[in-house]
Amino acid sequence: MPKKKKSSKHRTDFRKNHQGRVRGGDLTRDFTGGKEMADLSQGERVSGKGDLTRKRTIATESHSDDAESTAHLISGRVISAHGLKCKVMADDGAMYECAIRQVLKSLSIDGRSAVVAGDYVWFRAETPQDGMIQRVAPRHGIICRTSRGQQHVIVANIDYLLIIASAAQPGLKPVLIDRFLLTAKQCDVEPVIVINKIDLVDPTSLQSLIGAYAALGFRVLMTSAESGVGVDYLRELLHGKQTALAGQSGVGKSSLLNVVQPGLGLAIGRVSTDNDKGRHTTTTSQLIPLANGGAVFDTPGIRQFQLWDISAGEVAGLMPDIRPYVNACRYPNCLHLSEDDCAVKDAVADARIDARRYDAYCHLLEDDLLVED
Ligand SMILES: Nc1nc2c(ncn2[C@@H]2O[C@H](COP(=O)(O)OP(=O)(O)OP(=O)(O)O)[C@@H](O)[C@H]2O)c(=O)[nH]1
Ligand SMILES: [Zn+2]
Repeated sequence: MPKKKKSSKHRTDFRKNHQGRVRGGDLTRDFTGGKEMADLSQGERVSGKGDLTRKRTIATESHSDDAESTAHLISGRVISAHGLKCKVMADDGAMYECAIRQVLKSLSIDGRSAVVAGDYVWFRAETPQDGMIQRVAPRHGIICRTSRGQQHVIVANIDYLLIIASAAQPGLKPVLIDRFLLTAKQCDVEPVIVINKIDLVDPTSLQSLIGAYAALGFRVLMTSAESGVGVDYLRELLHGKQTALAGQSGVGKSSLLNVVQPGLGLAIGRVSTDNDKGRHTTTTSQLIPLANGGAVFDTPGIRQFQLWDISAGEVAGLMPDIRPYVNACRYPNCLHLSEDDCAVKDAVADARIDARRYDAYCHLLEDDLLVED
């Protein structure tokens, strides 16, 4: 039996970590007037052209100062941020190269996270193509990783992490799905698993794997960009949501988006027949506004997510089926691999934990986390 008290401590720890992360990236003050940005925003959901469904500052008489300070600014969304330069898509779809106002820069940790992809910003246009970012709106749904001890927000304001895998060419690799699931859990963003290229296999061969994920409460879709299976459902799911795409090269991310939104015309790569790998056809970040509302973020930083901010000791706690057992192990720092009196291994032995999931757990640890540098 899990000991409830300890597991709630784990939850607290997780929340603490998560909040630290949010705080670290949340530079959301109004640097024009010194007030919290959130106070200045008269929240209104707008669905404009290029529908990025977002909050926007509305000028009102009672907020005349605010109206004055934002009236001359353009609102938009950051598509990519490289150093201190950002590519921003204004609400009308126009693209700008923007620099970041000095006071925003000085608040970031060595200039890295003042403005990130996905941020809603207000900027001053200096030429028809260039601007200066003045404000950043409060963030939610942050996907981040840590590299050499530094936290790095990859994209902000995300509702779903869409984890795309392919049934064949390249073959299905559950360990990659598991890795993204942990990331989603840790970042507190809802994952959706998509298994594409279903036309290349007998779908019944995937039933037990899909059943195992579905039993854990994950949403799993089978799709084919080729035959159109599952595409209507996917389109409906993405409607009105902010989605980040994840998945290795060649699984069909661009192909799927092209059928979700006909006319998009994203470049499609070929999967090399030698090694069954894609070729990273998409190499720059893109924000794809969806015709019926919502948007998809396709950024190489997430697609090729290799480094992640998860230590070996945290993995079991992030896997919902393994988590209930971890506190019953004899050693508090048990990794559930070769230790004695391990409640996780006991649960695997009598099938309370699915053996394939335990296998996935071992792979995650051994392939990624316990590798010596
Ligand atoms: N049979 C089949 N082939 C597909 C399907 N979806 C994509 N493909 C093919 O898979 C190859 C790679 O597709 P892409 O859409 O470029 O894959 P991607 O995931 O965007 O790749 P990167 O941009 O490299 O990350 C192309 O040859 C597509 O035609 C599908 O559902 N079924
Ligand atoms: Zn154990």
